[in-house]
Amino acid sequence: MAPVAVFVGVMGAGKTTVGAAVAAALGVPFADTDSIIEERAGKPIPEIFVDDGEPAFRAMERQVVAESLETYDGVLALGGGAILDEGTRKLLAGHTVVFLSVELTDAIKRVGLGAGRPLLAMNPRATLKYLLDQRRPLYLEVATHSVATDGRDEADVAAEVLGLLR
Ligand SMILES: Nc1ncnc2c1ncn2[C@@H]1O[C@H](COP(=O)(O)OP(=O)(O)OP(=O)(O)O)[C@@H](O)[C@H]1O
Ligand SMILES: O=C(O)C1=C[C@@H](O)[C@@H](O)[C@H](O)C1
Ligand SMILES: [Mg+2]
Repeated sequence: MAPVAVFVGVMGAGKTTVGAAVAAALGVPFADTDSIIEERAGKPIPEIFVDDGEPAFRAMERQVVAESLETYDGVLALGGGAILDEGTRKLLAGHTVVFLSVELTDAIKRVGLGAGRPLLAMNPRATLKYLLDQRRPLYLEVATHSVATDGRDEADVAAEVLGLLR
């Protein structure tokens, strides 16, 4: 068993909205590793970052990704920073991984002031620029498909992904 598709990309790329739309069109379930981690930890992600720290969060994330890749056959969205962890990147080998890319202008519009996104708590614009530059090569490393989302609506992006998966 393996996910039909795994979505990666920075915060605001559309992993949750496009992933859910693709799952609905395919008639399969959708899951988001961020939500699984929150359920398991019994608290929201910003609280995990504050209480336990980012390294503990990344380890939990790696564990949830490993289990989901083995047991889940719907569409799976990963957290925006999951690909920072080398172990998580290795787990993705052999899976269908869709990188939704977005550049700074559109990413900022979508995440606004970064509510609920602990890494954007201070100076969202500069932080997001840093994250995009740091992560672009890592998303490309794990991706089997890349879809640019700038200036496009969610339905349009979902339609392109469905075409790639066919
Ligand atoms: N192609 C798009 N065009 C315009 N708005 C979009 C597009 N994709 C997503 N959005 C909007 O941007 C916001 C963020 O999208 P979404 O939550 O799906 O991103 P994400 O990649 O899951 O982010 P995170 O990593 O923070 O969970 C939502 O309000 C969503 O409606
Ligand atoms: O980009 C990131 O590093 C993160 C993105 C979110 O999906 C969450 O996984 C968390 O807020 C960290
Ligand atoms: Mg999301």
